[in-house]
Amino acid sequence: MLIDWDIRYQTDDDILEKMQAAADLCLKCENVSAHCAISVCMCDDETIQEINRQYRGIDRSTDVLSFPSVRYPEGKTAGSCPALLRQEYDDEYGSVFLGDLFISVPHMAAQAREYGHSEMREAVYLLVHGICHLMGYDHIEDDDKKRMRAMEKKILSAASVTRDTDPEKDEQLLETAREAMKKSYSPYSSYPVGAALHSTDGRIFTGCNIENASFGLTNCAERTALFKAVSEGALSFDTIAIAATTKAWPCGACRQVLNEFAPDIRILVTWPGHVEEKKLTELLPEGFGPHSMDQ
Ligand SMILES: O=c1ccn([C@H]2C[C@H](O)[C@@H](CO)O2)c(=O)[nH]1
Ligand SMILES: [Zn+2]
Repeated sequence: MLIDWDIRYQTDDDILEKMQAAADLCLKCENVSAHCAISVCMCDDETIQEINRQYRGIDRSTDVLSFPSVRYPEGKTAGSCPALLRQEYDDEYGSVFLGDLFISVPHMAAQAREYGHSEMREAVYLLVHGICHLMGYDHIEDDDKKRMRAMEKKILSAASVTRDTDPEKDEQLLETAREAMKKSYSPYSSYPVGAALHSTDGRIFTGCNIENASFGLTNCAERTALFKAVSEGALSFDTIAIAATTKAWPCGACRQVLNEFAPDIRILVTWPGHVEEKKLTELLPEGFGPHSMDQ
């Protein structure tokens, strides 16, 4: 997504960077392949109030205002209108202009404080909300609202801003994985691995690699943890920590099995003196999953 920024109020570069990434994910999640552009004005409360008054007749400040420039047919959104988007393609711009957004930075910061989360998370949420409007979503009728919320959630989780990560909790999970590594049954490889899987209901499931004299029957630490979890009724996960003696990102089989239940999962790996983090979406791009056979 091409963003034409108008920064009228000082905004951190890392916030803007994360917003750009979230904007790209909006198109991806909506399945829009056309090159699209929007303009985003980061402004103060007075400016957004003036725009709200001028264009909507509402004389008060707000967090985000969206002005779509594409007219979608009733009940349709950008992803289901590829032909319409092609018609809207602007040769000069080299993209389809979806519309304008205004975000009040002080309003965003105040809301972040009120909700007790980061400005980054609030800024990304407001942008995603605004872009959803520019893609044809609305929240007036209950059904529309449900669809809009579901799309927002999908985008926010792809951008991994569903929750702020907590370094202390991560360290606890890593330590649990290191402990689990001690249970490893690996007489053939002598390569112990431990895993600790955090489910969204707050439970932690551990696993280790379990080898066999018939080598091919080995089960990795990650799948041990995951199968234990699923068999205990946990079906949704946000983080897995993996401990080994060298850097060990999950093998291909484990990536695929994790993708079934937690395509957005964060993966932390640790080996003596080190910790690294990646998303499963980085390790298994374009993965085949439970929804791949829809349509
Ligand atoms: O991510 C990995 C990579 C390997 N192993 C195990 C399988 C086998 O027991 C040993 C050597 O491959 O390590 C895991 O548990 N997880
Ligand atoms: Zn594996």
